Amino acid sequence: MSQPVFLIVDDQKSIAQVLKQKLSVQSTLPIKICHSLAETQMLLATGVTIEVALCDQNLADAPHGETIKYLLQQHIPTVVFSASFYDGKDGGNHYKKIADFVMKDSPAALDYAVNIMLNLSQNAQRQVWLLTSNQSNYAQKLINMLHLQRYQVQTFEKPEKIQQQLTSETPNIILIEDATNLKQEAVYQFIEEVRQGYNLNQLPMMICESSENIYSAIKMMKYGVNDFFNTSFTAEEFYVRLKQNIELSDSYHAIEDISRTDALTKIFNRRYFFESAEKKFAKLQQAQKPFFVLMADIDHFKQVNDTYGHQKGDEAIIFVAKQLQEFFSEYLVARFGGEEFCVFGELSNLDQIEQRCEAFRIHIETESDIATKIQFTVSLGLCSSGMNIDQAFNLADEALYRSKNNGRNKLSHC
Ligand SMILES: Nc1nc2c(ncn2[C@@H]2O[C@H](COP(=O)(O)OP(=O)(O)OP(=O)(O)O)[C@@H](O)[C@H]2O)c(=O)[nH]1
Repeated sequence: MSQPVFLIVDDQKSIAQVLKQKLSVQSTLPIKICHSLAETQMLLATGVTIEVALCDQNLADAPHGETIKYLLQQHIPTVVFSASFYDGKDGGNHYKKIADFVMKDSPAALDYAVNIMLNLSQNAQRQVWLLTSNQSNYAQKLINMLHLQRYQVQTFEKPEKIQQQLTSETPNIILIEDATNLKQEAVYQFIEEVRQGYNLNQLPMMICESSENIYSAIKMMKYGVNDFFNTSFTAEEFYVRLKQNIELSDSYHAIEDISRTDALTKIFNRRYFFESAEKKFAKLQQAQKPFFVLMADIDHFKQVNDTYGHQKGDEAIIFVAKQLQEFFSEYLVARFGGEEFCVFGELSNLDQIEQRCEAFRIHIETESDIATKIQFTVSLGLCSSGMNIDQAFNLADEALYRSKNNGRNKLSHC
């Protein structure tokens, strides 16, 4: 299938060009421009898939929003870009199907329009979980509105069902539609339980309350709901709040990713390793399951840097990180800094892990030359005992230094 494209329909050529330029800075998808209804029809006749269209309301050959109507008939997510409020006076109910509306009233509107297009494009990958105990008309209206903005929607009748699904996946936001029809205590308990696993930024929640029940909404917010919306909200008001809550959470996740990732190799860093390994270690101990810690260190790395330069040294580090991730893909792999790495995980079979460590050591010895044009080796230290993660890590480190002292390019056990 060919790549979808963004479509900009505007008879003001300069505006269309500025929009295209701004959009191209932030997206790799192709962008098509049309200046009339006829051009739009010709483009669509080629069979191209439109990701999102931004369409001026009035064009020379379509003075009453006919282009918008045409795009909507083709089921294309369409944002209306107009100097006057789009009221759908051209007859028909199709205006209810527009994904969003942007007022063409200032230079800032161009940035906002681009932001809306990108957001609609991303929404196709965003999950909204809706807790609704009855299939009310409002719940259905909400689902339709979410679909118009391309969100993936899953509905749940009971809080327990959401809890259950949270063990395997996390949505971008949870909407609680009719708390009044659910037992209040159950809703409070649900919010509290969600907040034990996720903070306000990690998983936002919004609650729907009628204007008369505003105090209930505020109480829910005290319990850990981020925001509320009510049945009297316009679609635009609801979309803006939803978008802001999701974007805030996205930014938080992006910062969280940066803070746990090693900049050179893009694998986890030391800080995240200990944070995560401690939790995993506690779970394994509780279940009385064995574990292992593997330390890996490139041999004579100073010499590698001195002989081939720092950049080649970096390539060697990246190569080892990638290979470790491949050989130990089901475990926690991190760079500790410099040329030192660590792996942690559940030990299902000691022989198998030893064999894998050996295979990894031999792979670096034989493949490093081919991949990086310099030949180097690694020393390894393996440990499967210790009262806590720090002790296990120290024991693995001691084993690693035995490998170093015994001639390097070896695996030692604690
Ligand atoms: N290229 C590169 N070098 C780094 C980086 N971080 C640390 N180093 C270098 O890694 C080298 C580590 O050297 P040493 O700790 O003496 O160890 P070694 O030369 O590998 O010797 P053994 O571990 O005993 O085999 C130092 O020269 C550091 O400057 C990095 O991110 N990139």
